Amino acid sequence: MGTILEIQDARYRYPHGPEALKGVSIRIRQGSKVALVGPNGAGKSTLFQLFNGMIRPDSGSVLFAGTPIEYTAKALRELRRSVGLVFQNPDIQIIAPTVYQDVAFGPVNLGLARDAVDRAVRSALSAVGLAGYERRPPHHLSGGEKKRVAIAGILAMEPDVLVFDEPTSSLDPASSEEIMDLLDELSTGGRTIIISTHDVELAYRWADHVILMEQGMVLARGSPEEVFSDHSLLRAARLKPPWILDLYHELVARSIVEGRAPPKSVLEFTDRIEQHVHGHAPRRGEAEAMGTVYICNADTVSGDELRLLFEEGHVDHIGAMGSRAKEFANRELILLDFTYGVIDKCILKSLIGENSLIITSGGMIEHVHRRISEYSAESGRDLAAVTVPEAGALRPAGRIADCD
Ligand SMILES: Nc1ncnc2c1ncn2[C@@H]1O[C@H](COP(=O)(O)OP(=O)(O)OP(=O)(O)O)[C@@H](O)[C@H]1O
Repeated sequence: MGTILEIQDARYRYPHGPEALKGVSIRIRQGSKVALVGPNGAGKSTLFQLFNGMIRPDSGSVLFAGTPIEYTAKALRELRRSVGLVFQNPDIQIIAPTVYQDVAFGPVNLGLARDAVDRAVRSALSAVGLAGYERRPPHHLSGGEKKRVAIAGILAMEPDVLVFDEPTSSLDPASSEEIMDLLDELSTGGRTIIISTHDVELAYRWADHVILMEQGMVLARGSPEEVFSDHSLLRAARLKPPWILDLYHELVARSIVEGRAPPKSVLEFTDRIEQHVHGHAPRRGEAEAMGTVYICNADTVSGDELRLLFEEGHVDHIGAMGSRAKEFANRELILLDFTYGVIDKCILKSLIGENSLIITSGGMIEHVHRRISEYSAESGRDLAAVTVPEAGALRPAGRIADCD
């Protein structure tokens, strides 16, 4: 994939303020998930404002799709169709008297017809879990709800690049996970997603590229494993390593796990420990008593079909990925066990012989199958992923083999 956004040696000083960017150069690949981390005042929000031309560097350049940004009103309007920026503080972004009008602001300004505006607003509100809030005044909403309104306002314009300044700040843990799931969904759909965050755990497991900033400069960039393994850099940036890496380095130091590439997730970590305990990776056919991951399409399955599945005792855990799936579960009063990191959590359950159901939709169905077959190939285990409802797809309940 090519470079979608590029900053070349940008410097920026606020009027009567500090030099917030001191020669920053970065490249963002199209379709990537990038986390910008760094302490307070590092320059993250300032850098974000360069991305959609809200501020202009004193020197250096900003390129979108290989072309330097022009700072005319027309060119900036075009740019902001492609690069949507969600501010850290939603109060800056929310301007209209009702949620509907606020989210409609962008599409109306793009000149969309009334029907198209309506579709864009409803789909964006449903994506952030705010369907039904259309008539509410945004200023009477909670901080987290306002944040979702601000995100919906950007989603409604369907930009290629979405830039989120601290997307999970002021959200409770469940809402944070839902927003991260939404970002994953957008990324699976091909968008480029850039976030800033102080949450190293989130950045480590979510991002495929991390940029570490401090005092208006880029200190490091690379994979999350590379950037977060450098303790002295993290100390310089007043950040702590993610707990999973901390634990991994301790276990390597005591020769409890092998010091190969650090694990990204609980699933990878437990596999590594298991390999160490057994002295080898599990061989195909050895892994008895594995559970099945059932996958269903929220757009075509009915609540009754799923209830039958539950009544027959096929499913021990239920997860939903993506906004349409969560809406479906909500509508059908299906209680969800997993709403984020769903695939890994279901694989972990399979490994202890329990069955899970993943409710999802669209391109995510293919994504789930791919991830599970990749895991099967990498781990040497025959993990079953079955789309339901499908004739003969369900195996009898209580089928787990006896173990010696
Ligand atoms: N509007 C402004 N006027 C003057 N100085 C500003 C302004 N906005 C930010 N700054 C200064 O620019 C520097 C970089 O700030 P910025 O908000 O980009 O950092 P940040 O990494 O986003 O921080 P945080 O994590 O706290 O949000 C800081 O020294 C800050 O005080």
